[in-house]
Amino acid sequence: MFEEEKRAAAMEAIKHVKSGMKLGLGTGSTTRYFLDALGELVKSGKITDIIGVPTSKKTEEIANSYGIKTVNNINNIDIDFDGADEFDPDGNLIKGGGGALVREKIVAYNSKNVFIMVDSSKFSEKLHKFPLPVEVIPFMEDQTLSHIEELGAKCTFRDNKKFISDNGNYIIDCRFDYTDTGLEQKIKMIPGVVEVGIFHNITTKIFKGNGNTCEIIDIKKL
Ligand SMILES: O=C[C@H](O)[C@H](O)[C@H](O)COP(=O)(O)O
Repeated sequence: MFEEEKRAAAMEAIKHVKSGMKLGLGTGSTTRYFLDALGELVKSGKITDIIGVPTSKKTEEIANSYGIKTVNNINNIDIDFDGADEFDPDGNLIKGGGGALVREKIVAYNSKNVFIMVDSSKFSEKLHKFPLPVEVIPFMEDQTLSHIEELGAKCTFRDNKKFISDNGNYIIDCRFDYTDTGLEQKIKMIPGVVEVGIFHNITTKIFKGNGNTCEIIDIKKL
């Protein structure tokens, strides 16, 4: 059922892509539906002159396999298309379940619009269900983890440190029983932390699958 919803969300979101646009290309299984559909549009010549900024090596590979041009340093991205692990009624997100949070956050921050595609299971009144991913430098990493735990979390290295991000770093999954507005800043203040998977106040629209249809939730005025 959730696969159908992911696909429905991606199929609705892709209607906003026009020839000549610069696109942020997210990471994950929902974005995969978007990338496959975009690839078909590009291959058939219905959409031309697209430039994509991929948020992971995996996404770059997929995009390039369809002949979509990708770059990693560009101004004025028109729309960033990405998924999320959890979203709240204000469009705040938890991301990084696939370990791509650093590049995803940079791309979202540098995009005029951020369109988030999700299935209905990702909704939460208050962000707390999905363990918060935090990317840390592989140096004094056990100490970095302890400092995050001092903020009230139970933390584990993803796959016992076997998971290495595209940036060569570890991901720590943090179970907090609270989220407050300052949590992102408090974690980011810890030396060794590269990025936190809380995406606050960055979403333009949410495309939420509902069975085989899609609900569009406007978060910010365009
Ligand atoms: O690091 C990965 C990303 O934040 C994904 O966008 C997120 O994990 C959602 O992925 P999926 O669409 O597979 O649920």
